[in-house]
Amino acid sequence: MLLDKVAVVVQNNPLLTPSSATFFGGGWHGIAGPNGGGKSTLLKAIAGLLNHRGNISLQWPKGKGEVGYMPQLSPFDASLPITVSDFIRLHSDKQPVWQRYKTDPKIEAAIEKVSIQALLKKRIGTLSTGERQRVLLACALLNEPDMLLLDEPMAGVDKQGREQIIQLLQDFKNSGGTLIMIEHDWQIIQDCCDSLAWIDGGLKDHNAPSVVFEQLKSAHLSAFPSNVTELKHVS
Ligand SMILES: Nc1ncnc2c1ncn2[C@@H]1O[C@H](COP(=O)(O)OP(=O)(O)OP(=O)(O)O)[C@@H](O)[C@H]1O
Repeated sequence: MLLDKVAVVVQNNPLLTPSSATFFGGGWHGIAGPNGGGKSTLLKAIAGLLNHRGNISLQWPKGKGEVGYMPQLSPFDASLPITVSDFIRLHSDKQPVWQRYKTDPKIEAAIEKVSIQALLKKRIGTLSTGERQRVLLACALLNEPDMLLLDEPMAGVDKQGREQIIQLLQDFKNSGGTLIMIEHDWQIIQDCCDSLAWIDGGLKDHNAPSVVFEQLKSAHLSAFPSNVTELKHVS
């Protein structure tokens, strides 16, 4: 994926200054930066949910060009009369929600991948944070995407849940998928990501995570995590 001077302006407000970068296919790419820096804005622009200036081009040597998007976690109204099963089917453009008596192998596969079989009859608004994250991830996986755009997929998820999601995303990568993931946890970035884009009003750095880390450290940026003293080399 090539970003060529991609910028987002909303009502004359520059949310993202012109940013250019290349994200190679089959890679796991992290996006990090301070709160309000424009990370979600960039991801939404890539997903086609926000108008942008400049060009975003995607090349798909093998796949169908499907993109799955997992938005940032937001609470659902507890009184919403929608079950997890309905919610997932609403996200499938292949099958109308009223056809619930028919099984769709793609929906079944996504549900199984994130292990939410036990949640299907629960109301979406009653789920815990970690459960909601897994449901949103199932929706992103529905159309068997070649690329996943993930806005903090591990936020609010406990250690065991994180390990499950990381394994799932690792499997997605191993099968040839490309990941673009907003993440605040340096340990996860260090362990998982091939590259890291640092967004602070625009793209300020795009490099191996350890290189970005060292540059941030030497620049004494306020967003630098004081509890982290070193990054091991990414294998
Ligand atoms: N539709 C919009 N209209 C106006 N301003 C917006 C809009 N969407 C986002 N913003 C503003 O743009 C800035 C960047 O927001 P964005 O959500 O992209 O940041 P972020 O880096 O993802 O932050 P966080 O880490 O807190 O999630 C923020 O100041 C936000 O208030």
